Amino acid sequence: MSEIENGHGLKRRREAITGLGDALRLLIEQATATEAPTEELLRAAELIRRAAAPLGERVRGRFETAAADDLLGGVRLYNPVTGAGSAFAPPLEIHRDGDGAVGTCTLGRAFEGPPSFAHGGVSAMLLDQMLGYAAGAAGHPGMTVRLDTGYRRPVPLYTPLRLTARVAGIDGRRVTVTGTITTAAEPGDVLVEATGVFVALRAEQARRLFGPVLG
Ligand SMILES: CCCCCCCCCCCCCCCC(=O)SCCNC(=O)CCNC(=O)[C@H](O)C(C)(C)COP(=O)(O)OP(=O)(O)OC[C@H]1O[C@@H](n2cnc3c(N)ncnc32)[C@H](O)[C@@H]1OP(=O)(O)O
Repeated sequence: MSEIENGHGLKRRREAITGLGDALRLLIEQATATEAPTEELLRAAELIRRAAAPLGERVRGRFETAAADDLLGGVRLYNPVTGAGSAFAPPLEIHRDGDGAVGTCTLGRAFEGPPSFAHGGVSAMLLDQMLGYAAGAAGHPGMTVRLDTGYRRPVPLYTPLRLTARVAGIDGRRVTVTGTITTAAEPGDVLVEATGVFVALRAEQARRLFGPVLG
């Protein structure tokens, strides 16, 4: 019996994945912001390589989902935007809010584009996830076929952010969703706005794209 085939084992593994994700996010923040002496950088690289080695002894292939994930239940621990286990994710926390969705996160140094502000591609990534979530929460999950972003003001690093999304229209298999990024302190002052189009897959498309994953 695998170590997570009971509820307790699964809970413990998810907590461990979150703990590892927290440690990796700290590492990325420190490694991006550091001005430590060069000798320290060389020593840290060696330590990190040594820490990574045992993790690489058992890995999953491209079409295998993580044992602690629940794909159909929406648990994706390594999602690069929301995943608690992803070193790369801020992570963005998203909740339903009325007929839309609200998200919160704070971006560190690793997400920097213009000095002291977020990279524009990072804002687009956050909004893609927000809009996709809102489409799914409204009962119309789909894949992004179009994402238009308008950058009105730069998004500050190290500042709590608030993101919103709501479905603006449904046309057959196409769902249009709009969203914004503001700071949490000034929710009326839009920094970035986005409109996305999400398309529900036909059964044949879903089989073609995800057959190897779903089995
Ligand atoms: C309790 C809460 C629960 C919450 C629960 C949810 C939680 C969970 C959250 C997950 C949130 C993930 C958010 C990230 C989502 C990605 O990041 S998805 C990854 C990025 N997107 C992609 O890789 C998609 C790539 N595109 C494709 O593979 C193909 O375009 C698709 C999607 C299979 C569609 O195939 P297609 O042959 O292009 O389109 P087709 O089926 O012929 O036509 C579909 C319709 O879309 C239209 N369309 C196609 N492209 C476009 C376009 N660019 N612009 C406008 N219309 C278009 C077509 O005109 C057509 O319209 P109609 O003629 O039917 O009116």
